[in-house]
Amino acid sequence: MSTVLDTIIDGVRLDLSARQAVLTQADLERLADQAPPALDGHAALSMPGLSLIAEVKRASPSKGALADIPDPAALAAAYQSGGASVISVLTEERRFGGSLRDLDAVREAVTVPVLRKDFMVSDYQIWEARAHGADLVLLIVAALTDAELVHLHHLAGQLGMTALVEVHDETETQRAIDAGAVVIGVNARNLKTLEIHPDTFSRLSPLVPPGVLRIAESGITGPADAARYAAQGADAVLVGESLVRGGDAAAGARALLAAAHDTSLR
Ligand SMILES: O=C(O)c1ccccc1NCC(=O)[C@H](O)[C@H](O)COP(=O)(O)O
Repeated sequence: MSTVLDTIIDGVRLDLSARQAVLTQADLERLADQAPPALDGHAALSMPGLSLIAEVKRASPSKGALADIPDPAALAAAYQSGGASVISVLTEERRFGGSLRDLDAVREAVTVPVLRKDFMVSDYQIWEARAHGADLVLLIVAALTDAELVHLHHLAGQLGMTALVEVHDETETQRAIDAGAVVIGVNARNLKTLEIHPDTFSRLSPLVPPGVLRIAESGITGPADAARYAAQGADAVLVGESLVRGGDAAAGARALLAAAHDTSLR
């Protein structure tokens, strides 16, 4: 039986073929060569205390439409002014309503590193991310074979980008480590049921070797969740829905980061 992830990736592959018919990988390689060098995403997430990856997210398979976001650049700038260390931009079109245009707009608007958040299954997408100015890319272990994971991780590194390697369980965590991941995102959203399991981070985090950054992803509804993940040793939290629905994005980002220092919230 096909999973939500399979369905998303089927759509991603169709969209990818359409783009490949317009622009070849050689074209992208030339554009990537002309792009300013990637910013250091790993360093941005290595600062003392909890860091924030704030996401530009219009819609999702689990919740449908979340927010209009007519001006992704303004949203990203607000995130940065609220203290976000990295801006995540969902570029998947069919289920998340994102695009490479959003990535371009955000890249222009902020000085912090930008993560291209998509379902990466090919070299083409990694080159495309760099050509559009991304500094980090997401690699979802569940979507890749071991060989693909190692290869795409290596390619991202060759292009100066940091890979955020996303895991959901113990086996995927070991696969991420074996592939050489230096930034591991523990996603609390079960990709089969789309339910959030907030204990996933505390279960998998001890398996991540010292020196590898640990990011808590998904289902962070507000400051108390950020404080809990900070107490559990997360280096950063990745937050979409609660920020895009919250109204004042800068204040929302600031509140999440302030919570990490407030021990009464844990
Ligand atoms: O968000 C979803 O419903 C989803 C479904 C299937 C695959 C991926 C999905 N989300 C991507 C993400 O990883 C989240 O956008 C990110 O972690 C932020 O999550 P949230 O703060 O819960 O919006």
